[in-house]
Amino acid sequence: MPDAFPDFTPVNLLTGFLGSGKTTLLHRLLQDPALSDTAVLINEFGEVGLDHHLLERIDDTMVLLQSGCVCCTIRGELAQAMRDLQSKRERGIVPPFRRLIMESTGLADPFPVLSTLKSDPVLRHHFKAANVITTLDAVNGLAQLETHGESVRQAAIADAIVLTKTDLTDEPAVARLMQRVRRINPDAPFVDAHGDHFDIDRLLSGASGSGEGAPARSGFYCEEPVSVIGEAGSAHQKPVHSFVMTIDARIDWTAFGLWLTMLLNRHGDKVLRVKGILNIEGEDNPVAIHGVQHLVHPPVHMTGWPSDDRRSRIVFIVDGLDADLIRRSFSAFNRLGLPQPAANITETA
Ligand SMILES: Nc1nc2c(ncn2[C@@H]2O[C@H](COP(=O)(O)OP(=O)(O)OP(=O)(O)O)[C@@H](O)[C@H]2O)c(=O)[nH]1
Repeated sequence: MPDAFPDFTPVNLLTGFLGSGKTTLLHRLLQDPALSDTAVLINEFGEVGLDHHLLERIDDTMVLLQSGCVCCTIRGELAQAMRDLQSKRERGIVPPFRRLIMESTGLADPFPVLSTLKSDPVLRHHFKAANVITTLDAVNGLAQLETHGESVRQAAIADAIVLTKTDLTDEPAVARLMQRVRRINPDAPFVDAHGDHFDIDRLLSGASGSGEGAPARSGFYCEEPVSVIGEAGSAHQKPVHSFVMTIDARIDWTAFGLWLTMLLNRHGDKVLRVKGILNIEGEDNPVAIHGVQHLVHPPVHMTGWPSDDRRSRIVFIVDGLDADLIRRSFSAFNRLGLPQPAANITETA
């Protein structure tokens, strides 16, 4: 017989900087039969949310919050989404769930999210903060910690730090990253996403950090980022914004791949994140693309279109880079004899 449902549903916050592997980790966690009754709440920065499509699991216990970041602009919306989920669960409209995993945007400050959970008069009777899991990109993580205060706070609050992309770099680089993190978070265990001892239960339940059954450290002691506010990177003030490029006609993969690689080679320091689903010439199903700064990840063939919308949609999150530059560079490919269809660009807040 399955265990009884807990009185307080544990909420794991899954955080980590842009492109550090949150959705990839979430996907992996959701494959585990032990997490089959897990509700998921995803918050994305920018108008067009893609993560729920990229996860390829859509059901009533998966909620997508868009436009803004969970830590500030949509805090009310977050509380409302959780109350809705709770109310639907009580009325039997969504399947009972034993755990909630909340994936925040890569730009979220995790502290206010946790305090929302504790202070909301309804939520605090039904949910409790469990481990905060932070993904840290072994390729880009060190630079992100130096330049982005959000990244520092995400590492500081972690109960467990999952080192991602260790397969793309060497041991000394990973060791340097871990050493840097120890200055802001002295005791959160590191978990190598590619290591042999990847224990999902330990990751989520806090058995590794605070002891079995003990409340997660982050939920109780770190409501305000006081201790990390003076860290390098917190003074970072450049305008980070996102825009969406939409392309109606089908895309030539070779030309597109070349364009994206060249773009990230040239401007990767300012392109914090690019991700999209593409309608490629000669392919029935969409292809997902991911770039993080100078790094272009291999494209992924999805198993189907998430909706009737067959347009290619590419979300850019940039730091001080003009959307017009992307538009010009894209159309310049036409002039080079590498035909690309016309692209519309919608800027978001
Ligand atoms: N080689 C390698 N690639 C990884 C690893 N983890 C994630 N990736 C790739 O990195 C890219 C970004 O991963 P996501 O899981 O979408 O990252 P994210 O943190 O959810 O991104 P945002 O939500 O946009 O902030 C994808 O192409 C992943 O396949 C890893 O451990 N190794």
